[in-house]
Amino acid sequence: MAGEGQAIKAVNPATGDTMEPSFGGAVPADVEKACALAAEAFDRYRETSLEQRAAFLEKIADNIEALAEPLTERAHAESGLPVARLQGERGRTAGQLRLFAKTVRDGHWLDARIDPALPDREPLPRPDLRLRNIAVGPVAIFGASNFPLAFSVAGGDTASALAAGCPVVVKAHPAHPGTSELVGSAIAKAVEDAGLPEGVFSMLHGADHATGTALVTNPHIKAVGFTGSRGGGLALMKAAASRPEPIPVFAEMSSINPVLLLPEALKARGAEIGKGFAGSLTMGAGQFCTNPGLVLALGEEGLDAFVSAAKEALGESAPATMLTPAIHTAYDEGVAKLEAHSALELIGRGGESTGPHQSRAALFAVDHEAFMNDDALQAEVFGSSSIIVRCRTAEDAAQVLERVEGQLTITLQMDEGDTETARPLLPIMERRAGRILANAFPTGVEVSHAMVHGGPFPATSDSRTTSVGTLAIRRFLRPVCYQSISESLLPEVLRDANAEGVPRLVDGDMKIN
Ligand SMILES: NC(=O)c1ccc[n+]([C@@H]2O[C@H](COP(=O)([O-])OP(=O)(O)OC[C@H]3O[C@@H](n4cnc5c(N)ncnc54)[C@H](O)[C@@H]3O)[C@@H](O)[C@H]2O)c1
Ligand SMILES: O=CCCC(=O)C(=O)O
Repeated sequence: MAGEGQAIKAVNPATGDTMEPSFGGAVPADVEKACALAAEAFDRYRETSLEQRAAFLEKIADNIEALAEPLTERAHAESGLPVARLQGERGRTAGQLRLFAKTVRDGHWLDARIDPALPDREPLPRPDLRLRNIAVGPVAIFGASNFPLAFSVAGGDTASALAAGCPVVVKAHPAHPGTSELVGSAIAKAVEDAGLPEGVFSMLHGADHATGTALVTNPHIKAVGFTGSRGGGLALMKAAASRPEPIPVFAEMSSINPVLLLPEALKARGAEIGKGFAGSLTMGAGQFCTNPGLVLALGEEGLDAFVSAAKEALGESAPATMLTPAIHTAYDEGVAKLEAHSALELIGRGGESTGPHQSRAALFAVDHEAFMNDDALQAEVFGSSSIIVRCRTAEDAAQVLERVEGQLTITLQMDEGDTETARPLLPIMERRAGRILANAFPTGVEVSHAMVHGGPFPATSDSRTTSVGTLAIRRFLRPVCYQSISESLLPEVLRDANAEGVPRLVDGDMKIN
């Protein structure tokens, strides 16, 4: 249906041109209808068999892949991201849907447990106790601007919520309405083909914040998934907490992803690391939540080689179109503040902009003391901007790690001889980040079982979770205990027969049957 609210048109950031067609924004009645349909669909959808739900997720993946190049071409026009990147992202989006299909079929996520009755136990008999996870209810999801496929309408939040058995109502990102419409139609077709209630999936357009706020505060909504700005995430958290029935907001917001250059690695490989760092910093115009916005250099030997290599690589880097005019403006303003900071030394810039909304990479350096004296220097500048902090000792680096806020990632560039330098830093890194890397760069999140794309606030709103990887399903589940419930009333997965062969913890022993 066409929304009757404020019309939205995409802007091609590479040209500044407004794109056709316009998309009707949602009005409050549309939000209520989508949420009511989701609530109506909930009990039926959450009780789909493991096979039915897995097949549904796979059908979504097939439908998205069938959109082929028209999808990546529209996403390219709306985001300015290269077509090759978007082709890879389309594959990643389909792949994570299929990974969740496998996860659903495996059944481990149900965490099925049985403590058989002990009627003769003294002094008190134990009743029959059984537990399974069930879906929390309809979930509101906010598509992210910087991954118009893998973190948007059919992104990891949608995939994990649908895998958990939750209907979803997606608030499309206003930066890529056409891309959202194409993917939303692919999901809606999969719902129809699977014979599921239409309320399993809805999508709403909304240019302003009213639609998102109405969605989060709708009583049918029981959880929220969000990737975007710290301000946006905090606002939605506040709205969700102020409801008569508060609900969780799983927001991925802000991270500067420190990279530590340990002494032996810096000495042996400074230039090589500097070049690799510059590549990570400028990837996707720096618009990755895992962008390395802070470098902690331990010691001086090899630092000049790192800085020279990074400066040279940045100087050769082409200007890159940013996702939206607002994101580009925020980046330029952030870099201008750093350039004006008296304690910062400008090391190098990327190639000159040649078109609208193009950003130039920027690399700065600062002494440890000056960094410690001004928390403004750890504010995220979303884009290809980073600060090298000169640390004389590992203790200086430890002080910085203790000072920075929660992070998605912290990376060690280290050689064998750096092991004892790294050891005392690990506990701090564990407390500060969701993912710790060695001798790699943080951009390039693997969609897998052992991935954590999360971390302490403000990286995310709940450090116990992840938005990428199969663990993400847990955000949208809650446990229910069945005590002394008769076999015929129990859910299939907890009946003695265990028809779907779900792994179960029986009296403390894992039984795979
Ligand atoms: N952490 C990340 O991965 C990540 C990704 C993209 C953007 N960002 C940050 O966000 C900034 C803006 O980019 P963006 O437009 O993608 O993010 P955004 O937070 O402005 O918007 C994301 C979505 O949330 C909605 N929204 C935002 N604030 C809201 C509010 N107060 N109430 C209701 N709905 C609200 C928007 O309409 C949009 O649909 C970037 O400059 C960057 O700093 C971070
Ligand atoms: O931008 C947020 C996610 C980053 C990511 O998925 C990647 O680095 O691959």
